[in-house]
Amino acid sequence: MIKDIVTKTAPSQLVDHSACPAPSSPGILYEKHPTAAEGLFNVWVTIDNPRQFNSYSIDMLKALQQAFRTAGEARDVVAVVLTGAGSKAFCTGGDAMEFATYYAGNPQEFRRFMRLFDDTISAILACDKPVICRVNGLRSGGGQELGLACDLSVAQDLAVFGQAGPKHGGAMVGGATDFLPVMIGAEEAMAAGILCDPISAHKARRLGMISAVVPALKVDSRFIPNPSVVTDRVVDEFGEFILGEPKAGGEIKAAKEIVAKGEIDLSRLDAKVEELCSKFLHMSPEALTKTLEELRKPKLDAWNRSKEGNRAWAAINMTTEAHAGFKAFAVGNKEVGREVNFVALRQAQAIGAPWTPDLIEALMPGRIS
Ligand SMILES: CC(C)(COP(=O)(O)OP(=O)(O)OC[C@H]1O[C@@H](n2cnc3c(N)ncnc32)[C@H](O)[C@@H]1OP(=O)(O)O)[C@@H](O)C(=O)NCCC(=O)NCCSC(=O)C1=CCCCC1=O
Repeated sequence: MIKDIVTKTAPSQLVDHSACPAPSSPGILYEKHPTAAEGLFNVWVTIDNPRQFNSYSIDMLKALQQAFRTAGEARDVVAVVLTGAGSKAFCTGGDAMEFATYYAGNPQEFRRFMRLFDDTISAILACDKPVICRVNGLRSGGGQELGLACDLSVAQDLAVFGQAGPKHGGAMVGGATDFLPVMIGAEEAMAAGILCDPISAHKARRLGMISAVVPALKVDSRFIPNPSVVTDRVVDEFGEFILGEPKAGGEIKAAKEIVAKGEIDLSRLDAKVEELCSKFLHMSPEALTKTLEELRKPKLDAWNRSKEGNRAWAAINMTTEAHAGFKAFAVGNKEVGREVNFVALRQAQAIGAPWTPDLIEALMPGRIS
């Protein structure tokens, strides 16, 4: 009956409103998953570079941007799911090797990179459909920023959230400094941004960085919570929050053994994502979009206020601290570490020494200071 009515009233030819080509790049999958309703789909956008923890190349950023524009514009799409391939990492940001070899010392080129990255964040925030981040694993660096731009995040409970930030000579100005204060409050955002400690999925849920966490580890065919963090108590005997804090000592050794003998099963994560998508299916589409637009405002306002200045700063920083930071990641390894000798840098600056190629070389991990 409804079908008869709408086939009579729908335009015989639809106008194509797409402003960019459909996404196509190795490393980005764009898939339409059928919903329970005929002719309607959810789009899954998958960052597919698991060998490098789903870091993204320039072409992948372009395709990501196109994916959100295409899915946002598509009449038959209900919701968009952004995820990473596999179960190790959601995304760890830009290709750190490319940063070290191409962008380090080349600020005008990095400004170009940042335009692409920033426009990808803006494309998520402008998507006319709800965007769910399916956090299948580690979400850090620019990956954390892509995730924070999404409307909702649901994580498997072994996932870790992090920000390389000042530990790698950068500042988290690709969105995290804008989004985190409005999402989790100024104090927690400050702690996350300047301490650079990894945050467990349970802690992220407690802070309000994500809206659901589900188990993923199966031992003897049964789901168990992440054994590496506290999940059975919210506070310790002194009233301090411990839910989601890492275990230590013998407990962590035992936890690692449990993880090693278990298997990862993301079916609960998928079920959670499906549950959210099917809620959207049963809502008024335009009212849902309007609600998204309104509730995105705090993030969007903060983002639009600072993104251009941050882009310029990030470019210039590629001549100094990020230059050294990414080079250190590239030349370092597990033995000597992958970080700059920050103390030597501070000592150099304490006597007013300028940045030179020799100084950068001397700051690399493993060099005798
Ligand atoms: C913490 C790590 C992500 C993971 O550490 P660990 O578990 O010890 O594994 P690794 O042996 O280090 O990594 C496994 C292999 O994956 C490669 N890898 C991981 N992440 C990246 C990446 N982002 N780019 C390139 N390659 C990556 C790693 O080299 C290993 O490969 P191999 O061939 O050696 O086996 C750790 O890897 C880490 O800290 N990675 C660096 C992540 C990083 O610095 N990301 C931030 C980039 S900056 C950024 O994203 C942006 C900031 C501003 C806005 C724009 C933007 O993009």
